[in-house]
Amino acid sequence: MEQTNQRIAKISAHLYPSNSQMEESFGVRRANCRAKGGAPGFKVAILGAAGGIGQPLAMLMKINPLVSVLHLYDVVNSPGVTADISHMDTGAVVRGFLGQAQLENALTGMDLVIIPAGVPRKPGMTRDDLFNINAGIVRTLCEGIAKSCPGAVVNLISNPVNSTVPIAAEVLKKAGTYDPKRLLGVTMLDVVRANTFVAEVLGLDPRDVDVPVVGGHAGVTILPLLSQVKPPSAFTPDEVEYLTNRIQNGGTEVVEAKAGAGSATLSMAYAAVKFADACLRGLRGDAGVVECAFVASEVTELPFFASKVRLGRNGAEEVFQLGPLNEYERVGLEKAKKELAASIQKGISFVRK
Ligand SMILES: NC(=O)c1ccc[n+]([C@@H]2O[C@H](COP(=O)([O-])OP(=O)(O)OC[C@H]3O[C@@H](n4cnc5c(N)ncnc54)[C@H](O)[C@@H]3O)[C@@H](O)[C@H]2O)c1
Ligand SMILES: O=C(O)C[C@H](O)C(=O)O
Repeated sequence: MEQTNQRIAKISAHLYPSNSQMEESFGVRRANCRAKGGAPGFKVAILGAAGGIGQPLAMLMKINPLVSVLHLYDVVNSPGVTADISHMDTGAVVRGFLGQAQLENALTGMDLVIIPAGVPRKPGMTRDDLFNINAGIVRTLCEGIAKSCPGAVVNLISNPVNSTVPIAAEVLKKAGTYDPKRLLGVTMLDVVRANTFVAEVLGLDPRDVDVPVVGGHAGVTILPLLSQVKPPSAFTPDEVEYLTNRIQNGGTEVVEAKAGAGSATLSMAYAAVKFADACLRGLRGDAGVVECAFVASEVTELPFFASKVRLGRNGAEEVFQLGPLNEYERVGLEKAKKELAASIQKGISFVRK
């Protein structure tokens, strides 16, 4: 039996050699290869890269021509995801990092850090029910960012975004590295959904529709401004009610359909890449890059609020006012602000206590 096992191990080592075995048997060391990955572009890290969002996000970022180096960090399974994605014949050089001990190396030198680390919802839960676990994860990761890449732009996806962004801000403030322009909560999925649902009602191609979604990223804090849809469009009161409701509950629609197997991952990865690409174009110096994000804001009396921002070399360089709202939206705004104020305060208190 022992002999048989040894034979199987020998055969399988031959058929499926590890990188080091492969290097040994062919006399080629990857570290000495000519390709060093020095192509121009940005260095991007994904924290939580082995998760439901992390994996498709990593794949899509590997395709992005603005990315020269892609660091994939997780507390589990990142070596496998890295090996897999690193075989794609696109420009970005991929490196994997596993566990807290490798966080510093994962982050050093990064221009953009995207964070989808944390637990997702199950049916019956609110995003706030994730606070107890995800708050601590976000705090640890942001401490790492403050130490290893304090100048990076951060795209924060982990829920509840309405609280995790204030947590991140407090951690970075404590470390003395907070730049409000560089910390962006990702609300792009709300815009992606709004564009899709509005296009369906209007009979348009979603690519031709632009719906500003402001406020935050949970229930009534998600406030689509249907009066500002492009192209300019009129909606019946029933359509406004249906669309607002569907956009606000898009996340729950997916959580219920997945029936315990998590929340939106594929549409989220798409939205995250759309947003990250906008951030990278901004960092490159492209003019007129505007997207919605949850950022430090003076648009309302709240310290954080989602609205359109102009992305530039320093992150969110300009935060736009909401523009004229109709009566329905004004009522929605008051409801949104009430819930948002409590979620923001909860995040701040978590770090200050
Ligand atoms: N902002 C949005 O619009 C939006 C949309 C969808 C999901 N989300 C949120 O994104 C988060 C992730 O969702 P998912 O479906 O990918 O979950 P998932 O459980 O599939 O993946 C999460 C990953 O994070 C990793 N992780 C856990 N602790 C970590 C740590 N300390 N450091 C690094 N990685 C760690 C896990 O190992 C896992 O691989 C959830 O909080 C979810 O609610 C936000
Ligand atoms: O709904 C969730 O829990 C995940 C995410 O915030 C979403 O909007 O899909």
